[in-house]
Amino acid sequence: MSTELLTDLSGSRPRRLIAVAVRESPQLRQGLLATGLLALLAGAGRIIAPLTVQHVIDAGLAPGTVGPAVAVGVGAVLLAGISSLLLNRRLQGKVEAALAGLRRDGLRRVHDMAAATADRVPSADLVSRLTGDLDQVTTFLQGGGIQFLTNAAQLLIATGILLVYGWQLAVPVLLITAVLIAAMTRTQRIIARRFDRARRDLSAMQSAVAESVTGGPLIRSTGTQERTRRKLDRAVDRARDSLIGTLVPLHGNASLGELAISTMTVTVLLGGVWWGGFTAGQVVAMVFLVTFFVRPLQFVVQSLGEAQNALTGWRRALELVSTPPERASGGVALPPGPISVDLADVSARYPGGPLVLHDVSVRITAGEHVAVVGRTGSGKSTFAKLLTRRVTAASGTIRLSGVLLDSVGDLAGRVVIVPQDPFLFDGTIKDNILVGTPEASEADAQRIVDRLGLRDWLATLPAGLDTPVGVRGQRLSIGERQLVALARTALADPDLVIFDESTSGVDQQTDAAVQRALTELTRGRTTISIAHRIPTAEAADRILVFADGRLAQTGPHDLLRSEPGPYAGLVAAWHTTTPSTPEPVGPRTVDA
Ligand SMILES: Nc1ncnc2c1ncn2[C@@H]1O[C@H](COP(=O)(O)OP(=O)(O)OP(=O)(O)O)[C@@H](O)[C@H]1O
Repeated sequence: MSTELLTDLSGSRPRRLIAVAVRESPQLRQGLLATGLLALLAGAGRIIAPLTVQHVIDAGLAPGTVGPAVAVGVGAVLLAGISSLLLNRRLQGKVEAALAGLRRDGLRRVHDMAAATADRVPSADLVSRLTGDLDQVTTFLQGGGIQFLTNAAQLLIATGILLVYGWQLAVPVLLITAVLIAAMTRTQRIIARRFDRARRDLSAMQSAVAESVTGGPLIRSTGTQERTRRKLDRAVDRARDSLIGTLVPLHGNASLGELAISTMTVTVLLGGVWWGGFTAGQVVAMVFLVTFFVRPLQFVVQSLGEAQNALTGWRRALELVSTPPERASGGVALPPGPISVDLADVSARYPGGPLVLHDVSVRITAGEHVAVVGRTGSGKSTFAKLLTRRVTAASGTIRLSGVLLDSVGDLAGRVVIVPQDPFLFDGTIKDNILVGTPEASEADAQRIVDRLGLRDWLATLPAGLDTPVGVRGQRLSIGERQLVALARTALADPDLVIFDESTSGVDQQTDAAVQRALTELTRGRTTISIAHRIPTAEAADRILVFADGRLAQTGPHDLLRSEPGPYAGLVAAWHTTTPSTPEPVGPRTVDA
């Protein structure tokens, strides 16, 4: 699925992951020395206490030793507390800053993503990489994970002191630790794989939920609630099973840890007595030290699950952020003015599928208005997607204004597609017209509306340009959303417009407004209309007729309608389905 399209770090060694994390979030590297020092102080401060206890016991609790020992102990505990506080604040700040940076960069990467990739990665997967997955890191940190470093430092210091104090007791403790770490590393790999699958299944479940919520009206109208529910149930069950699947190795690891820790404590106690040569103070100090050694180990064991979950979340965000952008910055700039389009023997396919376009050769001159027609599935949209790089040619060459499409830099602002059902942001009509041209003013929006002949349509709305469009433009009809998109496009003033005519029912008045606006929009720029109605095709300078993925005919309407070929058939079908009105009505389309 998406992992083939985004950078895949799932099998990476921790060192590579750390390198990628530090590269994408350079703030993690800043002040490492100070962080390490604070961690050592926090770890050392706690360990001084048992040494003072040993000193006092071995001095026979002499009055002169208790006071200073207590003072040293209290000072050490205070030092540990303050260092730990500073360290936690520092780490939390840095990690949260890194996460915020990842969210920002990730969103930018989504916007820069190759159009073909963006079409294939489920949007819910991208959303979860930037929200839920990264939230796992915060949840882990807030749940105590931030103390990981303090614990690691404490483990290190405790090991050193144990060795100096009594190597005879330290050696079995370290041996048990080595066995524990070896066993844990093995189960850890299993845990990592299972968490990875769990997060993927969770993201697939989110996609399924999002699809059934947005497709709610269709599901209700077709009465397919039961089937949709079954599909959703399967996604929910899979996510649940994956999550449960992580619990078995996690519990196994936790039990292993507990067993090892108890064995260590008993070994030190019995070993201290059996070995001899240790003072009472030393045995007490050793038991304390083992506790200080064991506690961080316990912490690591207990937080392994959350740590792995957080790491997987972090890794998934890093995969998105480290996916290379569409093309290296730069690239050839298209010459100014209307764009000519040249296709020479172009064939195309979707990933893993058969060829859907075969040897298409056509030249569209700068400023020409061309309509693309054909039955459903004949390849019209694929032809348009080739020009916007949402599909790459399997063979042949495509040139825009003489420049190979592959070497053209940014197409933004020069090549614009007006889709069948344009996306509108939740705001007013004016906001949506201005969205692609931040420097434009309300007067500019008004001027464009007038130029496209939309004044009468705006007058029918409650607040004209200030009419709210609702979430995704739901308060407007599809035809009206296309009118807003046409105005937005006209204001952005691109040099090649690809207009995908709506196949949905558009009332006569709105349809007439769309046709008028389109005619205005074509002036001075190259336009390619994917036409689903004969009158739209008729209005173009030239028509490209696609049949079974091949360019079957080209020419103006009057010529094509009278020559044998698929176009005459499309015209006849159109007149049969629209007997009384020359203007299109309802949902009938030439390719339906
Ligand atoms: N994303 C995709 N993945 C795989 N195959 C696809 C994809 N999109 C389209 N196709 C296939 O490519 C062929 C051409 O489809 P295309 O969408 O270009 O036709 P069209 O003429 O635009 O049809 P319509 O008028 O219904 O939109 C069809 O066989 C279609 O099934």
